[in-house]
Amino acid sequence: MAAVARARRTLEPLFSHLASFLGPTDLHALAHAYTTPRNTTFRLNTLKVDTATTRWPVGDKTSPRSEVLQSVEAALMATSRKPTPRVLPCPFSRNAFMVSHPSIAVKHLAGLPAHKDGRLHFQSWSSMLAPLCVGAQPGWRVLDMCAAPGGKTLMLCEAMRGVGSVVVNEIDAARAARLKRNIDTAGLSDIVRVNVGDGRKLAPNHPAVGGELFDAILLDAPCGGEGIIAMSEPASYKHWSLAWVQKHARLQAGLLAAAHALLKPGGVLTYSTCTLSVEENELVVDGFLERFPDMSIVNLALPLVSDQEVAERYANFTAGFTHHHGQGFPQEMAKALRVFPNEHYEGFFVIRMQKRE
Ligand SMILES: C[S@@+](CC[C@H](N)C(=O)[O-])C[C@H]1O[C@@H](n2cnc3c(N)ncnc32)[C@H](O)[C@@H]1O
Repeated sequence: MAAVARARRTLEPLFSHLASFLGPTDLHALAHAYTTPRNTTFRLNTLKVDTATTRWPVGDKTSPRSEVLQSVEAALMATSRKPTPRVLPCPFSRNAFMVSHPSIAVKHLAGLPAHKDGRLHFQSWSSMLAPLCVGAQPGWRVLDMCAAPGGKTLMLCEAMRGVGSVVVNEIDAARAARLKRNIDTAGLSDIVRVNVGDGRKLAPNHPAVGGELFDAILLDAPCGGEGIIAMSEPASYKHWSLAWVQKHARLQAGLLAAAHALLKPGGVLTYSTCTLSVEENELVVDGFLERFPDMSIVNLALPLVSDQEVAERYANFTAGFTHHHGQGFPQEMAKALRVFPNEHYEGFFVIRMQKRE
């Protein structure tokens, strides 16, 4: 409780800002999320592990999927924690999992052979949502516009079954070098081309694009990061201010405009952030749709709620807002997904749009 109160005091300007659309209960839950460690989550690389045949719980002891999960379970057993932490399934992907106890960090499992050889990737569940929502298909030409360190790029390539072409872009040279290493390690350098530069400068005639437009673009935008604040890491919140939010909103608008010019007619553009402010989410999208009337909001490619049992696991998922501060947005904005941060999820926003044929 003291930690929650301290978070509210330290982040008072942020909480006042968010109070324009979050009620007292949500604000309290948010402060709690900022002070609570998140469980370690991971996913299997479907290009390296055949996950098609087995279902949870791990019944078939001989499947490659079971082999990786059993190696995780053995490592958890070796931590001697009581009760022994377990591997839990993810409600929206059968290839994603969570360790049941938050005291188990990535460092406890990073030595696993399956991690070293790229069969298993540690990644937050929220971050997995965006590439799944793109709906990339084998043979597509895809752009990942702000890509480092590349967790989402790898998932796009997996969705494409390694067939097609992917251009990834990143402005920060050091982060781009890490992105390139991750692509090389995953054995995907044949289909992925890395460009280092400002995404706003990408245009159809840019050498990295070569005049060929894209079937799908993922803009996982630089943002204010309100969904990934951790009080234990002051770097995650020390820059926050209203000016910081507005600066990101301008950058996001510029990136979206560049993405529009790079998209084929009929192509899909997925926009995501790990922040909560409407200014960087619905408002940016609303401004984009007004500027480019040939774009419309479409369903996310990931069917998230298939039955009641699953629906109950998504208490922290809501639809995009259709109005804010008296301003109405298109009704289709409700097709966006907002993820509220908690001990399992980072805060996240994702929406998918399509260009008219
Ligand atoms: C949210 S992170 C991307 C995370 C990445 N999609 C992943 O899943 O690993 C946003 C990235 O955008 C980069 N960035 C910031 N401004 C940019 C710009 N103008 N053009 C391209 N990339 C930019 C940042 O350096 C950062 O790596």
